[in-house]
Amino acid sequence: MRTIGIANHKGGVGKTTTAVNLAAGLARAGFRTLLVDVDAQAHATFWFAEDPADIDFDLQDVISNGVPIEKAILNTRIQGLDLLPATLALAPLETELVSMTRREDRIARALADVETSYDFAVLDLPPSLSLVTLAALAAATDVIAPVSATKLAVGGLGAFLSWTDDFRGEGVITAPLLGILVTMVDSRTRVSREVLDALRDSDLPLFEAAIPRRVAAEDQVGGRLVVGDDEANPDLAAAYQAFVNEVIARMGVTRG
Ligand SMILES: Nc1ncnc2c1ncn2[C@@H]1O[C@H](COP(=O)(O)OP(=O)(O)OP(=O)(O)O)[C@@H](O)[C@H]1O
Repeated sequence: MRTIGIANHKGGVGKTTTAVNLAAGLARAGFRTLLVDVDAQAHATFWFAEDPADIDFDLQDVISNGVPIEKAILNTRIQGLDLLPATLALAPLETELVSMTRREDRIARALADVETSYDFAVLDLPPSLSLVTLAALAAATDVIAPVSATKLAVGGLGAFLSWTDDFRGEGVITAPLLGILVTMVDSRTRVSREVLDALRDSDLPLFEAAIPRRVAAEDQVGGRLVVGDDEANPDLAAAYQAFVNEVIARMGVTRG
């Protein structure tokens, strides 16, 4: 199983939208995929759960309460895509991790129990440089950082990359940065064009695909998926599909 962490400590840059679309795109390409909601805001979970109040177990139950991971995993409406959900009760996980031994390994150890059941796990991370984020990145084999096409978001990207590099130096994170995905690009605005040009001129491993800003995507939590089933937003769907194809190519995996 390859485990992709979708991470950036900046909030609202499109982590969840990217995680959900990547996971759905990988499943639609024939890969058995597990979407893991590591964010206590539970937005990725809301995308799929009919009624999140009905969720019995979440990631915290698996890590802190000894619930077997298989009991917490839910099927989704997309064939080949399962979900390890978050609920709002996930929030205390951060403080619980503090007192746990081998805390950085906790998410990796939980996922190890299902590593033969899936080709990919896609982890939607919280917008923080926290122990939960670190444990999720320690579980990852690859990291993708979405960044929205704004000067503030790009300015914060360096801090996130150097934070992960520090933990790579200590051997806690082993996953390389697979790529950076620029999201919410509005090519009519100068700032979007300048940000995109500057990133493309840099040494950063940018994905060629860039995700356009679309009003229809602005309230997608719990809404329709973009990859494969959003006829109202064909360019958004095409951009996410191009991104999924690039991820598959960069990882050198064959379609399931
Ligand atoms: N391409 C897009 N165009 C316009 N709005 C978008 C686009 N992608 C995501 N959004 C919206 O922007 C908001 C933030 O997106 P998302 O939740 O994916 O970001 P996030 O980085 O996961 O946020 P958080 O840091 O809160 O976890 C959401 O309301 C989402 O619907």
